[in-house]
Amino acid sequence: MLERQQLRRQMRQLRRALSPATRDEAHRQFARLLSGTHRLRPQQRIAVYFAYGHEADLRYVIDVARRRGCLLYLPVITDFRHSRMRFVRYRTDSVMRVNRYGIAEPDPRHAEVISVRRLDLILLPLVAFDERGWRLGSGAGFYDRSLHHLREGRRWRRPTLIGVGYECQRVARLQPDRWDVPLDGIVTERGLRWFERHPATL
Ligand SMILES: Nc1nc2c(c(=O)[nH]1)N(C=O)[C@@H](CNc1ccc(C(=O)N[C@@H](CCC(=O)O)C(=O)O)cc1)CN2
Ligand SMILES: Nc1ncnc2c1ncn2[C@@H]1O[C@H](COP(=O)(O)OP(=O)(O)OP(=O)(O)O)[C@@H](O)[C@H]1O
Repeated sequence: MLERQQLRRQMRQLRRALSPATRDEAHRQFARLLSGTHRLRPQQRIAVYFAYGHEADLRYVIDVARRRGCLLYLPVITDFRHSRMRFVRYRTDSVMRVNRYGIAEPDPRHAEVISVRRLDLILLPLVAFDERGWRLGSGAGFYDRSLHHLREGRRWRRPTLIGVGYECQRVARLQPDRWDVPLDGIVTERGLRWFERHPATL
């Protein structure tokens, strides 16, 4: 646990050290790489996020997804104390509010709240990731909690989970916790890499 905290701090530091130009080029690269997967098709339901701090930024991905007619969703904190979030439809004219981290989110009282299983693709921010598709996130467990139920029962078909981060956030091996949900893929400025969904990990 302490190790995870330390690693999180270290990886955030590495991320912060990237130059604005490197960062921007990486953000454009995410859009190019994801465009090439045929995942950004009309009517696909895709959960994105608004970059917080120095998180890998999806602005160009959001631009492409919009142009292609994808339906976009953003995470919205619904219960801060218990680290609960839901995914809410996001349009250019959405009524927005700001959560306690200062991240803009669509107001769930004015927009469609969708269940995780109806999403086709979720793009998740990474603090660190390993060769097998395990991830370290913000540390509050919001994504883990909202995706945990996918591990119950048979393998899920939807949604596909793709982590987004910079190459410098790669580590050799993360020790997954009981509640961690393995990623289907990871996109960095170097490329998009897919993982097998290994039965033993589900
Ligand atoms: N862009 C984005 N939106 C998101 C998430 C996310 O990880 N990224 N979330 C998914 O979880 C939820 C917000 N979760 C968060 C959980 C913890 C911290 C946090 O601990 N921040 C610290 C330190 C940050 C730092 O070191 O830079 C802080 O604000 O003090 C922030 C957001 C919902 N929206
Ligand atoms: N499904 C769950 N059930 C119970 N507790 C959970 C669950 N998921 C996460 N947690 C709790 O949340 C805390 C943070 O989890 P973890 O360190 O895996 O977060 P993370 O993956 O970095 O964050 P996130 O999922 O928000 O990106 C853990 O200490 C754990 O107590």
